[in-house]
Amino acid sequence: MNATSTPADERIAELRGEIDACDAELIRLVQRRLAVSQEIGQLRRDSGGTRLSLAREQQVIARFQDALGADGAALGMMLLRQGRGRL
Ligand SMILES: O=C(O)C(=O)C[C@]1(C(=O)O)C=C[C@@H](O)C=C1
Repeated sequence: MNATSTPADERIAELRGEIDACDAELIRLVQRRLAVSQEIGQLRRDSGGTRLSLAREQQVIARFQDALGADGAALGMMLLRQGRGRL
């Protein structure tokens, strides 16, 4: 601790490091999810299927909603939109 920083300042800096690590991991996972989603979409279209799987989308949104509530459902919808584009 230097002369001007308090124990709270030190702890906040430490916790921000944890948040930065969480964010980096989330970004990596979102990028991975996007790549996987796009590959599934390409495979489905190439084999004559539909662009979307609405039943599957409902499962994904329900999982986020159950774990994280309304904001989770919104997050799930953003992730879906990232992979398949806007409806
Ligand atoms: O699981 C699929 O079939 C996908 O195409 C992936 C995914 C997703 O990103 O989770 C994307 C679009 C579909 O409408 C449903 C789900």
